[in-house]
Amino acid sequence: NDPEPAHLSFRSFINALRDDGDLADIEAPIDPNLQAAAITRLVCETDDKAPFFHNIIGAKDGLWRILGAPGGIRKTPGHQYSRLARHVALPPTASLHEIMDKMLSATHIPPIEPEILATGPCKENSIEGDDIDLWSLPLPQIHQSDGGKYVQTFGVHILQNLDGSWTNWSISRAMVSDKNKLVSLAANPQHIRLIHDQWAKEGKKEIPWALAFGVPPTAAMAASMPLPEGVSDPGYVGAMSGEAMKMVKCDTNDILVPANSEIVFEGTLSIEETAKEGPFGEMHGYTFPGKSIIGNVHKINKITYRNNAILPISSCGRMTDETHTMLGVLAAARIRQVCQDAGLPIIQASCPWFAHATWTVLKVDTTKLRALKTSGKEFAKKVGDLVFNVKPGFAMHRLILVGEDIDIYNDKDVLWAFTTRCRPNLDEVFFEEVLGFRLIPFMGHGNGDPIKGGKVVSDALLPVEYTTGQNWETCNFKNAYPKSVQDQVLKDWESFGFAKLQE
Ligand SMILES: CC1=C(C(=O)O)[C@@H]2CC(C)(C)c3c(C)c(C)cc4c3N2[C@@]12C(=O)NC(=O)N=C2N4C[C@H](O)[C@H](O)[C@H](O)COP(=O)(O)O
Ligand SMILES: [K+]
Repeated sequence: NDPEPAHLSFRSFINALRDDGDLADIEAPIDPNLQAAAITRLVCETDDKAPFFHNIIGAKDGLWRILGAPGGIRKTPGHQYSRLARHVALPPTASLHEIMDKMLSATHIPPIEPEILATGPCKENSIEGDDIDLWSLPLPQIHQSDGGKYVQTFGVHILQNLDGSWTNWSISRAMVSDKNKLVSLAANPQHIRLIHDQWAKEGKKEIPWALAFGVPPTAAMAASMPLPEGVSDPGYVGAMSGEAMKMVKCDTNDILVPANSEIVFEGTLSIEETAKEGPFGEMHGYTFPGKSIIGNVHKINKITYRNNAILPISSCGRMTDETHTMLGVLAAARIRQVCQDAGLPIIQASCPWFAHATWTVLKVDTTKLRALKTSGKEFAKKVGDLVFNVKPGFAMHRLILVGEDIDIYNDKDVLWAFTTRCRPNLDEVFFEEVLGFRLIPFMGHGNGDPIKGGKVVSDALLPVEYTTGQNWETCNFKNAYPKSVQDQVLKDWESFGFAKLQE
């Protein structure tokens, strides 16, 4: 057991899940080839407990046990987001808005730089140089049609810009391409791509790199969030959690990794060496078998790891997994921040699971909106021009604007507003000149340019919300009857034979 709390230690996090009744300890022997990921996939599709595989077939010398669905959601009412809440030291009853607020909380405060320790648990064991043979490890096969063994679906890539003034953490998939090599996907505008190109421009051949698995959960959340360029994740997380991240230096380069990481791959990201990457079962729920692209090669010079190390995996695909609950939610959080920093009257943002992180719903403060004396067309264009031209917006292809009466974390509310208040075309502003996200099938496998356009701001605010405010009465139980009638109905409800109402 680690001394650190759950948000600062992966092992404490797992113990916290067990205490929450949100962990399935599986002692039966489980095959890393498909079986572990298939169990994890069904967990994601049924919102069940995080699976912790203690007995992975082929594991040896402490490599490895596997934890699935680290960022999944639960069906337990009032605790749906407790696994995410545990990542950021919030109570298990925290709402998505509170979790997003916490992740944004260090936006305008100074970083707390990491503390560098001489050693740490991640240094308990090591494999070096020619002894590294990834093929001998119990590599997970996440989906049957993946182009390779995606050992990397929840580790954190760590890279620095040229002068070391910026340390970037990010999650990007990577599959094994050789006994000591991985190949990853990180396309424009991701920071791995940006840093790679910076070093390439200076004529460098390789970039010091580390990939840390089983890092402090708050670090995994920051790695999944599009922080502004130049904002170092370690310092941001330090400011967020109010204390310096405990780091250790890699043995074979100067990259710092969290001291209690479960497993660390130390090495270099090649500037020139590329390899076939993919296909992979991706965040939108599709695999296109046989369709690989070109990825960057990472060479591993040393592996260090804890006793009885644990490999986290994300078995991503159709809702709901970490590519929706973290990638989507945290991009939406940053979109809200960007809008607020630009002075737009946006008070909340959400990323509904059914939209597979391609939609962001923005709740507007319509009192402030009316003070702008603007029109829907003009406001929608303003929001789109901002969001679709900043990095947090790159994966989103529809923004929906709604008023205060909509609970944007409730799918029925979102769809009711969208289907009844947004007139197709007239109330929508389309963007065909902005960066598009190739991974969405209607882009990469669609009719138009795979990386340009295809975006829209759908204004689901009625014109009256821009001028004098809501002029309708919502026709539902809570709004179409006097309080006295509602109270009488609720008082009699179960005695009339109806089922107990959920709160
Ligand atoms: C799009 C991605 C994936 C996919 O769909 O296959 C793949 C799946 C996995 C590994 C499960 C996955 C998980 C579990 C999480 C939580 C996030 C991602 C991914 N993978 C991808 C990837 O392979 N390539 C990519 O460019 N971005 C990915 N992100 C999103 C990034 O982490 C996010 O955009 C960060 O903001 C990036 O950091 P900065 O550059 O902003 O500093
Ligand atoms: K990041």
